[in-house]
Amino acid sequence: QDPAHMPGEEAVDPYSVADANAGAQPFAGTEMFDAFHGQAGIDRIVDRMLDRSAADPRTAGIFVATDMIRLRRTLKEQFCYVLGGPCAYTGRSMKDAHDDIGLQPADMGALVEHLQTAMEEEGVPFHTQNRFLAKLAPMRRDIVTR
Ligand code: HEM
Repeated sequence: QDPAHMPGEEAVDPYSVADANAGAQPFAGTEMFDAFHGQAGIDRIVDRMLDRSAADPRTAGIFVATDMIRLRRTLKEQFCYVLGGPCAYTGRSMKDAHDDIGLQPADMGALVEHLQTAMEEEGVPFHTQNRFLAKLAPMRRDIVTR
């Protein structure tokens, strides 16, 4: 099932919806979610991270054929869920989402750079940025396949 999709999203192959697909246990409490300025702050961070990644010559080609409407929605859900916000994650697992793309370590480095810039622009404190990056780090083994 593919619930909650937005107008303009392409269909994807069926999969089981579960928060566990987000790939990390959420932070307890709302301290992290609040430090990211709630859903509005997360939305700005995800949009800026993706805009920069799609414009970056190092990674632009990867996003050309991507359904960016779905990617923005599912990333916003994932970040909200992991940061302890009131969200469910309805996207695919990190393995299912990335295993056909053949991502390399440098691709991951470029995306994390843009995430750091976006968090900095949002005014997320440095130690809070790093707590979040540390939470995402173990997903690397399911994302970087080359
Ligand atoms: C910690 C790092 C990352 C996280 C948390 C993450 C998260 C996600 C999420 C939530 C989805 C959507 C799943 C769905 O559609 O159901 C996704 C898909 C995708 N990601 Fe990532 N991602 C990461 C790293 C990367 C990197 C480094 C790249 C490339 C530079 C990338 C490129 C893509 C692409 C192209 C898709 C769409 C795949 C498709 O539609 O078939 N991701 N990612």
